[in-house]
Amino acid sequence: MQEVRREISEPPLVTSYQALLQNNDLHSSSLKNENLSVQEIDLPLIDLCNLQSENRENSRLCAKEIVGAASDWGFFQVLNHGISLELLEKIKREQVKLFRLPFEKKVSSGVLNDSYRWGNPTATSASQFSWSEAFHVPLEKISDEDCNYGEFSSLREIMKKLAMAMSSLAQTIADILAQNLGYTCHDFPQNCDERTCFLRLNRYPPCPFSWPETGGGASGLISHTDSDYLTILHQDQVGGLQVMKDSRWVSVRPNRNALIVNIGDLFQAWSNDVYKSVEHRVIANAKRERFSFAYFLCPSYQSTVGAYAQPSRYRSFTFGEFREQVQDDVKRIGRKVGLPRFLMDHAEQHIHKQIDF
Ligand SMILES: O=C(O)CCC(=O)C(=O)O
Ligand SMILES: [Fe+2]
Repeated sequence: MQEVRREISEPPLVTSYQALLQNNDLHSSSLKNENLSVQEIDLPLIDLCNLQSENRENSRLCAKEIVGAASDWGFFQVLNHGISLELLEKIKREQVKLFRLPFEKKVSSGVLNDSYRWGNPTATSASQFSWSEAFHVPLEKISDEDCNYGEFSSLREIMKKLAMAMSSLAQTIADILAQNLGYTCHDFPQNCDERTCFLRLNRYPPCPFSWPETGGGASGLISHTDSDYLTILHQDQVGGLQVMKDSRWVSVRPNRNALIVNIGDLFQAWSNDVYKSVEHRVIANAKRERFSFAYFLCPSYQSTVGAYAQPSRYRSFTFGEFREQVQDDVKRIGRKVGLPRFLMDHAEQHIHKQIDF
């Protein structure tokens, strides 16, 4: 009788996580009880239909809400965002099918431009491990003939539509935030196009190392800020996204009709800290798998991220330099430092230290 070989779609998260647990830190931050008292909240909810309103006052108030939420929270939700519920449901269905592919195929068949990632290859401790898998696709690859969709040809059309709608939404919001700071050109942010922006499809498998009764366990995605201008995110109804607000974690209640917008590091630097790029993370769920997808508004690696006005709090840097510094920090100290590395004061202190020495 022929042997039936069950093809497994799950990445080997269990073995990797167990190996890291043996290494060290049962008491590290991701495993402590800090989730116990996390409150569930609704992010500020902004109805974008007012932007098109013939009443100028309505659209001014809507812009004001966006500016307020980007400054206070760095995170908000938008309604009437221009992406139909039908399209959101379609992408979810395709996403589920895609992640059901055998793991070997996801890793090595070149599917979706070889964009599959899982866990965290550079993690040296359990607290640095993300219990998730993702496809991370630059926009220009979506329609590229060479991008292999395997049996998922319908996904290409859906991703194209999604990318177009997300790009236009991101541009509208970036425009409003830039104009609020007195920036009158419509060329912000510069050097962002389909070669530099990308879509990420995320899946968070159920996690046996999640203990909701004590609040401890693995992270679906470890705490981070986004290294971009801004991100537009869609999460399903499972929940698990947490955001840092006033030095506390709060849990974001899912809203089926809304998309989440968050400010990234580059917008914080450009705005001289007016808009906030805040820490966020995803808590792993013991029983239910979770799906999300996100659009990242990024410039080319060569482009300079200056501030909109002087004096700037940050020294000017290229996006490539920023990325390199992040990767270097993750390798050397196990975590992203991000913007503080580029503070003017930081650079000056560094120079003084060298002179003192
Ligand atoms: O899945 C989520 O809710 C968050 C995803 C996220 O933060 C990211 O991809 O940067
Ligand atoms: Fe993020």
